[in-house]
Amino acid sequence: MCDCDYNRSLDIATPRNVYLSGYYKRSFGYYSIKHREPVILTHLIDNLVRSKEEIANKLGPNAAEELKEIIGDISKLKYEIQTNKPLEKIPGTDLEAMAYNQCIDKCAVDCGNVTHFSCIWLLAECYMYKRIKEAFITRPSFKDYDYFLSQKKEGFDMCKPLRIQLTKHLNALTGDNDSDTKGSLLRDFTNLLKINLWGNKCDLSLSLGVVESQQAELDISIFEDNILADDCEKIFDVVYTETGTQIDIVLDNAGYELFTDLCVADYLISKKLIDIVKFHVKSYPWFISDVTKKDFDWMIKELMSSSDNLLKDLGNKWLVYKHKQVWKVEEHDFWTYPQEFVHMKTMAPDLYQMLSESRLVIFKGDLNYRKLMGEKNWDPVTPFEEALQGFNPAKLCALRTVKADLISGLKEGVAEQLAEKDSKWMETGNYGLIQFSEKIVPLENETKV
Ligand SMILES: O=P(O)(O)OC[C@H]1O[C@](O)(CO)[C@@H](O)[C@@H]1O
Repeated sequence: MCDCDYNRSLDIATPRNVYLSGYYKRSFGYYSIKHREPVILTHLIDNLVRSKEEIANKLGPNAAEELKEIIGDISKLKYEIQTNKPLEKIPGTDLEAMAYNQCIDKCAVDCGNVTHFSCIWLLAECYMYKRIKEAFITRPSFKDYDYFLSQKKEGFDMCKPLRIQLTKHLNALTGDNDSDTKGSLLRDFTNLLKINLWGNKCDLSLSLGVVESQQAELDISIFEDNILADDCEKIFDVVYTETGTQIDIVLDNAGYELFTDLCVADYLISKKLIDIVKFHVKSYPWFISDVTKKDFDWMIKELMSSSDNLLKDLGNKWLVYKHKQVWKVEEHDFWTYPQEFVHMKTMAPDLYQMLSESRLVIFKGDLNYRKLMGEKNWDPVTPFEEALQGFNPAKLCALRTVKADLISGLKEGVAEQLAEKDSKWMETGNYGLIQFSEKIVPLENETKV
C-alpha cells in the first residue's frame, strides 16, 4: 500500500515500511526527482543539440526534423516533472506499455492522482527513462539510436588503466589451476567479488551522465570496513559445492562495472567451477549506463582491437566464450518494467522459469536491489530474505553499493551509527552489500505474495 496522499507532501524522511516516494521531502527520491532528473534530461538535450550535425549526417534526411520533435518531447517531459504533472499513460498495447499503465493505475488506486512527486519513486524514475525511449523509438530514423552511447564509451575509455591492472590480476589467478585448493579458490573468488562490488560505484545516473575519473580501486582492502554485509563465503559454497551448470548475472552498468562482471565470469569458467554464465541485459538504453546487448558486444570488440596485448588477448578469449555459448547474453523486457521483482513470476513467468534453472542468480547494483527489496523503506535490521517478500526463483545474491535510502540485513545499530556520521550515508555509494538468500522451498499451503 503506497502511503502517499496527492494533496500533501511531508517534510520528513520516508517512514518505515512504506514505499519510497518523492512525496517525502527529505527522501533521496524527492531530491532525485527535483534535482537529478531535470539535470539528466538537460544534459541529454544538450548532447543532442551538440551532435545534431553528426546525427543528421549519420541518420539520413529526416533525422534533423525528427530530432527537433524528440527534443520537444524531452523538454515537455522535463516540464511535467518540474511541475509535478500526472503521469501520462504510455500509448500502445504492447506488454511494456501495459506494465507501465498497470503500475500507474495501481498507484492511482493506492494514492489518488499519480504525479511524479506523489507516486512510488521506482515508477517515477523508470517512467522517465521509458518516456525518453518512447521519444526516440517513435521516430523512424532513431529507433535503434543509443542516446547514452557517448557517455558509456567515454566511461569505458577512462578506465583503461584499471582494466589493465585487473587483467594482470585475473591472469595471475587463472594462469595455473594445479595448485588450487578450496582455500585459495575461496580467497581469490572473494577478492574478485569485492572488486566487482566496488565496480558498481561507477554509474552515470549518479553522476547525472557526467563521466568522472574512475574512483574504483583495485586495492579494495581499504574499503573492507565499508562492506556492511558480507556473504562471500555462502556464495562461494554454492559455486564450489553445488550442482547446476549455469549461473546468471543480472547486469547493471556498462564500462568498468561490466568489465569486472566479465572478470568474475571468466574466473568461474577458467576454474571449471561453472559451465555456463548467462548475462541479463536491458533491451534499450536505460538509466544512462545500463548494459544493452550492443554494449556487451562492443566491449569485447574494443578489447580485441586494444593497443594493449593483455586486453587484446582477453577480448579474444571472451569472444570464444560467446561463440561457444559458454557465455550467453539474454534480453527480457521485464528488466525495464517499473514493477518490483516480487511481481516477476506473474508478469514474466518465462524469465522467472529461466532464473529458477540457475545455480545462483547474481543481481548487480542499486536499482536491482531496490526492485528486490520491493522499493520499501524496511527497518535496516529486517533480514534480507524477509525483504525479498517471497521472490526467490533460485539461490540469489545482491552486490550493491548503497545509493538509495533503503536497506535490509544490517546488524543492530549499524544504520544509526552511520547516520550519526553522515545523514546522507545511503546516497553516496561509499558503502557496499554482498547479501545472499537460499532458495526457500515454500510449504505446500503457503500463499505466494
Ligand atoms: O547503477 P545502479 O547501481 O543501479 O544505480 C543507479 C541508481 O541508483 C540511484 O541513484 C539510487 O537508486 C538511482 O537514482 C539510480 O538510477
